[in-house]
Amino acid sequence: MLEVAGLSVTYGGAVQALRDVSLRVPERGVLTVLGSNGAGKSTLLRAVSGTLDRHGGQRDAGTITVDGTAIHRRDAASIVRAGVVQVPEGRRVFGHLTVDDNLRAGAAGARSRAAAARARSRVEELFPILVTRSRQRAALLSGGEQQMLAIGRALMSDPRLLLLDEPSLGLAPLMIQRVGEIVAEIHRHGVCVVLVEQNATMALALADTAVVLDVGQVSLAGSAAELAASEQVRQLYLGHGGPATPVAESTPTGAGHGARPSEARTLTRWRS
Ligand SMILES: Nc1ncnc2c1ncn2[C@@H]1O[C@H](COP(=O)(O)OP(=O)(O)OP(=O)(O)O)[C@@H](O)[C@H]1O
Repeated sequence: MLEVAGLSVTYGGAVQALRDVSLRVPERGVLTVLGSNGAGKSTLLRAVSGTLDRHGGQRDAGTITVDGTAIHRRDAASIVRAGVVQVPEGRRVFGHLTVDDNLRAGAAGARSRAAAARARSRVEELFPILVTRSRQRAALLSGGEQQMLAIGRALMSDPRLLLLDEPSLGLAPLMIQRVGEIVAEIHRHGVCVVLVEQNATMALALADTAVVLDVGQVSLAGSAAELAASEQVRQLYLGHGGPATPVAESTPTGAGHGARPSEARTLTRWRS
């Protein structure tokens, strides 16, 4: 569904944030992107959503296609119309607007009125709290509720591919679990997801495939189970070494993959 090939990005013509990055997300797939601070995860999402220029970044090389159609020369609004929507890091909602107005703003990118109406009822089903709080100013919501609103607003344009940048950042454990359930639910509705997450346990449990970015380059890529079993990922992102444990058991949804050490053999190592 999404294919990124040979993508290189710089900021201000000087800072090389991505170098020759290639990856793909199949139809109905969930891809998790791991990497330490400054590895280029947000830059990757910005490049796909066409928002690099807002941050002083530019694509120097590479292509980005969605269902075979090149989107890398399109502007952000046209990429939303192509069905690709990003929820940026830091749950940026319009604080001075009501919850309802925030959701209406998200519907601006919908392909038709019927699609917007369908999306609205799906968002209300997924986030009943947003119905209860519909007339409240967004700034008055809790952090977790604001994250729900940010995701709900993105879903209002009925996307086919959702780009989520650290949705669990700064949230309490119960809310992180809820975010995981919501991502799984969105996926069940047939939406492709690219998930950037510090919470690697949750992110790998939700994903089909995963990549690790290391100083702007893909250092590891494979199935989520393969990465969960890899020693490098376990030490750097899962916080422990030793024998692998099935990631799926730790998820609220059970929508994950058991990680068996033998599966690590097929892991694609792009760089040593
Ligand atoms: N607007 C910007 N202007 C200049 N340099 C930037 C800008 N945004 C990011 N960078 C640089 O690009 C590189 C990749 O940053 P990016 O934010 O994509 O990484 P990240 O993996 O998302 O990190 P984090 O987890 O800290 O958000 C870093 O060296 C960063 O300092």
